[in-house]
Amino acid sequence: MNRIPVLEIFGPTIQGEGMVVGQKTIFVRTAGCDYSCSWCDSAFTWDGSAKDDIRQMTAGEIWSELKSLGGDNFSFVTISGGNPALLKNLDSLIDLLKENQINIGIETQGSKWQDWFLKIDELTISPKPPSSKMETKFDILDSIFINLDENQFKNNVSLKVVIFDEADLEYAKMIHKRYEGIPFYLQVGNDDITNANNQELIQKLLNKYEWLVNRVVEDSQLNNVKVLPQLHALLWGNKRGV
Ligand SMILES: C[S@@+](CC[C@H](N)C(=O)[O-])C[C@H]1O[C@@H](n2cnc3c(N)ncnc32)[C@H](O)[C@@H]1O
Ligand SMILES: Nc1nc2[nH]cc(C(=O)O)c2c(=O)[nH]1
Ligand code: SF4
Ligand SMILES: [Mg+2]
Repeated sequence: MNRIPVLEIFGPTIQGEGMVVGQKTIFVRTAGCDYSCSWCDSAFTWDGSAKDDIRQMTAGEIWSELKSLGGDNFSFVTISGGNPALLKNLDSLIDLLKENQINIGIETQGSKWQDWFLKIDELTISPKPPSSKMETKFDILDSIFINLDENQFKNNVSLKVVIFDEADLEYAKMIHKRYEGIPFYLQVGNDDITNANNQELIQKLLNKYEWLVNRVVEDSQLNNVKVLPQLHALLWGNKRGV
């Protein structure tokens, strides 16, 4: 049986992050991650706390749920997680979405390659900086960009690094230099992922955004980059499923 572990399907909403920011989309969030980032805002996908909510779904069942949620009001699906790149059989869903003229975005950290990456319209690779406490496997990250290159990947790929502190900025500069020419995004880190007071959280995130913009504008190694907040956090705070 070809089943995909799904934790949530939500939307239509807007893509709040990175190169497709503002795009109307539905999200499919898969369960399971090979990382355990210290500040993960979706830790329920891998820490066991939502294990009873995981549904083993076929591509057809996922498509039915997308249609019942979105009707004719969507043409873009973003697959995030957890790490969707752990799932070789995700290509069943990708093929079905393509048959239905849906554009596809993927969020992954660059710790694993899948051949179906080549079918993705908007591929976001988000290597993890030191504050995450994760170790980047550069042999794998290098091979992902080599594979895309060797297959004349014609769709959009970008790098997105979440920034919490100066050490993360140094890491981001190193990544930007190593993968020169790949569109590069810096994203504000949310270090208050349980705060339910939206006004307080939003003010904090805006202050962090201003700090990050100021650090980037004064740095000659960060000229051709884009700096973004998590737009969904500014709209809806830490709420899940938006
Ligand atoms: C939850 S992850 C799932 C996809 C994949 N595992 C990854 O990390 O790219 C989606 C995006 O949210 C970002 N993210 C997670 N926690 C965050 C936080 N506390 N603040 C800002 N961005 C965060 C990740 O870096 C990633 O770019
Ligand atoms: N609106 C919205 N945009 C997002 N972009 C990336 C998300 C994620 O958790 O992967 C996300 C999310 O959870 N919601
Ligand atoms: S790689 Fe992504 S989903 Fe996995 S722990 Fe890190 S931020 Fe969370
Ligand atoms: Mg998120």
